[in-house]
Amino acid sequence: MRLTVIGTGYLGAVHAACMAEIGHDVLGVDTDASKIKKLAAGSPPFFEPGLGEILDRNVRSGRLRFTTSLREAADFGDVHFICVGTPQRHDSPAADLRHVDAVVTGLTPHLHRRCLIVGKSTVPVGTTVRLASLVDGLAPEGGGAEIAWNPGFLREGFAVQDALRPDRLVAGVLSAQADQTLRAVYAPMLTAGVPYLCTDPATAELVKAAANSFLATKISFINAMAEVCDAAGADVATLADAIGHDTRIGRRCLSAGLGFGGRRLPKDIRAFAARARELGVGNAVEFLREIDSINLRQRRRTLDIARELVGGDLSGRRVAILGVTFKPDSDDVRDSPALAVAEAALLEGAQLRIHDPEGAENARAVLPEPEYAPDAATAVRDADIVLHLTEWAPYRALDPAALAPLVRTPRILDARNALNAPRWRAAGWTVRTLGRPTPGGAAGPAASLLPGQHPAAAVRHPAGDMAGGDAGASADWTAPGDREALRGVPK
Ligand SMILES: NC(=O)C1=CN([C@@H]2O[C@H](COP(=O)(O)OP(=O)(O)OC[C@H]3O[C@@H](n4cnc5c(N)ncnc54)[C@H](O)[C@@H]3O)[C@@H](O)[C@H]2O)C=CC1
Ligand SMILES: O=C(O)[C@H]1O[C@H](OP(=O)(O)OP(=O)(O)OC[C@H]2O[C@@H](n3ccc(=O)[nH]c3=O)[C@H](O)[C@@H]2O)[C@H](O)[C@@H](O)[C@@H]1O
Repeated sequence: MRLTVIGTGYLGAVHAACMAEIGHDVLGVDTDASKIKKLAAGSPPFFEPGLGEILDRNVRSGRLRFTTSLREAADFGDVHFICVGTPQRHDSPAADLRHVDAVVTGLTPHLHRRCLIVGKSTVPVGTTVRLASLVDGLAPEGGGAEIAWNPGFLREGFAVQDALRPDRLVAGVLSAQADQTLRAVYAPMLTAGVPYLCTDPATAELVKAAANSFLATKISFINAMAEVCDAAGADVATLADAIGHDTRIGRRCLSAGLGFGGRRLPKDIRAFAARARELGVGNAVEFLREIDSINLRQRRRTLDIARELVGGDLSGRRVAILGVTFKPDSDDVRDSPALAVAEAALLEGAQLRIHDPEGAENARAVLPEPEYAPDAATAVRDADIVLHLTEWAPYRALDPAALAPLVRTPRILDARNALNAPRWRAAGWTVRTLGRPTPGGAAGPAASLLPGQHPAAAVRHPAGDMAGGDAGASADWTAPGDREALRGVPK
């Protein structure tokens, strides 16, 4: 089949390459000419394991091409996938749909034969039906398109495997013909047994919002348990293992720590809540505010513990940071909790040296002030404290005995609860975590508190916006820009 993929960012580049991989002729389209140039040369514009090979293979076979022209896309494709970004609006927590709308208004007048437009971006419920009437108004005589929604469920770091072997495919269609077309697009996956759920567009749009809300809820739930564990001297990792053995609960997305970031879960739960309010059912998902609030609180807890570990003041302290991406196996630093903590420490006067296996370049573009080290050993040299903020596998392989002589004081805060703490302690390090007891009682009850601080104070934000303040019931969910989002950790 002849497919176009419009918007070749993380989702679109992977989708385009994987559609070519399963045998379609694919044309990728983006307004960013430099991205298109890289992709056309078979090279991914971002780090994603496995993407380089399938991109290169399919570009060389001629099945995958790229352009910046929507007119060319209209001439080429029978099915057009929309994969452009739907970020949080700057003036509200709702989704900004201007890129989706720009694609539809730019493409439709060129559609001289009837085709199918399939949205994959994450959008508020009701978008498909709204766009269908936009298309009807812009379609040329005898041409135009039907619209369907088929949300993407990729995870960064596993995007290729998620695209080629998804847990499920969800098709929100307005006609049986659109259903048939989508079944043909995904035929090899259906043959391989991937569940395919055909439904109406509203349900398909809501599936995506519900899935990300559930994942965010699970992560914030375990982080709330971590706070309780800290206060009670209990161990959140064992707690997660124990409840995770219950197959109704499951262990995945129960890793307590610095919380969720990236450009999806945070903006998706805010956009979902905003849409629910528009629909008059805001109360039904009011709990998502608390999910967001718990999540942002982990950034502050991390900074509080770091400050406490160096004696109450980060100013002038040498802080080594291991990991700044929002998760391992990604170079994405957009709304990264790790980068938020880094910037907050910088604002408190800490001297930062940062290492990340893949994200340093992107981090430097947002936060140029710190030093960026070529390896972990250089990053920790002379450090007063090491903050382990993103759980890359190479950090778990570090030899704590070899690192101990390099630092000024062997102290590490493992904000992802991913290191082998007993091994680090045996090598002379003071190790702190989020939600796990410290032998000898240094942590124990209320471990994350500053000296003399009442427990309630540690879980309360000062008044402020979404990025840095109280996201409780009365606060408005504002939309932080990149730089503002980094200031998500109030002192
Ligand atoms: N990144 C991921 O793994 C997943 C993302 N999603 C959703 O997919 C959507 C896209 O996300 P990402 O790929 O992460 O965003 P992104 O920001 O990496 O990529 C979006 C791309 O769209 C391009 N674009 C913007 N306006 C355009 C236009 N008018 N015409 C052509 N191209 C245009 C941009 O230049 C950019 O390359 C979002 O709604 C996101 O929530 C859904 C599942 C997984
Ligand atoms: O809508 C999207 O675009 C995607 O959003 C997430 O994918 P992604 O953001 O790539 O990453 P996740 O693996 O879900 O991690 C999100 C954040 O949660 C954090 N996390 C994850 C799991 C966990 O146990 N604890 C935890 O803090 C990660 O560090 C990361 O910051 C979803 O997992 C995908 O299914 C979805 O398609």
